[in-house]
Amino acid sequence: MANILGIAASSGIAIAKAFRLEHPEYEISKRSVSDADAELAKLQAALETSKGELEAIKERTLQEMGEKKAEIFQSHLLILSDPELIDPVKDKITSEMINAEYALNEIASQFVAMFENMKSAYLQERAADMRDVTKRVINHLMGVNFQSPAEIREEVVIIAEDLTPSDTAQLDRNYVKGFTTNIGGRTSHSAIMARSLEIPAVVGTKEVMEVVQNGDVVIVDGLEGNVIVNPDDATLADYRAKREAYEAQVAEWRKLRDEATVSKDGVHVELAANIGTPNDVAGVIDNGGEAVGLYRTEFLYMGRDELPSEDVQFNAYKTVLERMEGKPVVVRTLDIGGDKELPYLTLPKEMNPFLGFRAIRLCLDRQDIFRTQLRALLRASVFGELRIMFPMIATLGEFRQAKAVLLEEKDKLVSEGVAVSDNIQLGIMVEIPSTAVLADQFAKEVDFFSIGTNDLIQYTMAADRMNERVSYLYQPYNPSILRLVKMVIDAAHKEGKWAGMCGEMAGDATAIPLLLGLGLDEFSMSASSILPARSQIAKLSKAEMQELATKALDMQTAEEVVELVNAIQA
Ligand SMILES: C=C(OP(=O)(O)O)C(=O)O
Ligand SMILES: [Mg+2]
Repeated sequence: MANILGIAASSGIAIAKAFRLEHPEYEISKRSVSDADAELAKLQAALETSKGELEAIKERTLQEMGEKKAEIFQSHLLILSDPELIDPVKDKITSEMINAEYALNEIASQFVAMFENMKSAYLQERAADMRDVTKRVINHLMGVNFQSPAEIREEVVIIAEDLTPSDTAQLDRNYVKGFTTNIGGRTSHSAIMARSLEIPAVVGTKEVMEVVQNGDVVIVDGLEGNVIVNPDDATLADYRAKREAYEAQVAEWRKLRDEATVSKDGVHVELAANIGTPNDVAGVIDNGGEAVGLYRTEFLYMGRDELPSEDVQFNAYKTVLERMEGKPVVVRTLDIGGDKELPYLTLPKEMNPFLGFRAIRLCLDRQDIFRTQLRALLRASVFGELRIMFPMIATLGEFRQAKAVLLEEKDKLVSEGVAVSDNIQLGIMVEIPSTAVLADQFAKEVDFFSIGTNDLIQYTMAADRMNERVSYLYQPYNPSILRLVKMVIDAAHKEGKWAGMCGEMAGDATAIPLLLGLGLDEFSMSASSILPARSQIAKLSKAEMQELATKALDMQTAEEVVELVNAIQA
């Protein structure tokens, strides 16, 4: 039995067999063969097996994720049947009397290089498809076992170095009971996705990939941040009991589903949810969310091989607004960059991607992309209570420019006779310190603020939110952060505007008493955190929390603040 410590990233307890998700690296060497026909037969068999697998993945993707995502696998199937690829491979095997995997790799590499040198992003993306699909065939030729997360068909806990947001998007919670990774932090996007899928997760363990083998029994304790490998019977029994107790607690919270969120002294605050796709709305309603406080639209741009069209976007936004039945929906415009890359948007590599060309900076430069999104949003606005929010605003100039583009698109639509709502609130994320500091000036021009603490903390403390080696500096309770939060809330209230928070801090049980005391109006969090937060707030008096917050602002360290909060919650 081994016990590995990590960062608790998504609540709950999972117990299942380990499944190592790895992308095998190997050398493909050239070998002479004496029987070319046998080599051709091997190639044919590997092609057929790969096609069978891709057909199955395509079918399942179609059922569960829709036509657009399934098209990716259709294009993979076309590559495998393309004589322009397969015929030269066969020729090479017979004319040079060499092994199939080497021949395939050589020819495919030529295509990859050719596609990569093309100007069009679409053709460059074909290079990635070609690489993916030939890797599958080569794996079969070399007898290497490899599965993509979408193919898992038994109950497992995934063990990985890291999971990209698109890996996470393929996880099926019927089979994937939990996951644990070597790297990442609580606010890395794989952790955020795990919470929206309600899959227990422990990240940043530094060593699960070194310790855990396929088939080991693994407990992922997403409550405490522990991973236990091959537990003895007593530990297994303990954790089964702990899982049951947690499930009973969840059942207790569920009774608050249709209640309003009111503090002990009668003050109402709004508990909203963060979502990544229209499918997440079911979880918001199921967990009694009063609004969507952050719709991260970048997931709409991922997992496909070109930009989503205006109509694809319109349908997604309309679906979310309709499913929320008139409750507010804050949609954030594209926040790509940092750890969220789009393979078809080929941008130069940067030394410091979190400080680079991303989010609103990219949108103001690539206005074609931005305007398409804004038009889709404006068209959808009549189907519910839409609020639009710009990410990563650093200056008033950026906000004004983005707002002007929005108003231009609105005017165009209106003159085309398209119905657009007249009361769309327009707000910004406050996630860059310069904006928090000038919040009094922004408050005169925006309708609302939503504080993005995931980034605000990393930029204030200069500590990368993805890097577990500096995670000790990632301090939501540091008085410096609390003071910035206070500045933003006070500035909003002075102008009669509302202030929310959509960073992970909003759903954190230690932060909630402080945020209530600081006067936060809206708390937006993973749907699974809403009911525990509602239960907690019902036990707190806002007046008392104001006193607590005032004391916390004068503390010197994050540890002192935590002690202060723990004392009242004990
Ligand atoms: C909510 C935020 O945005 P994201 O996590 O998507 O960067 C944030 O920065 O707090
Ligand atoms: Mg952010």
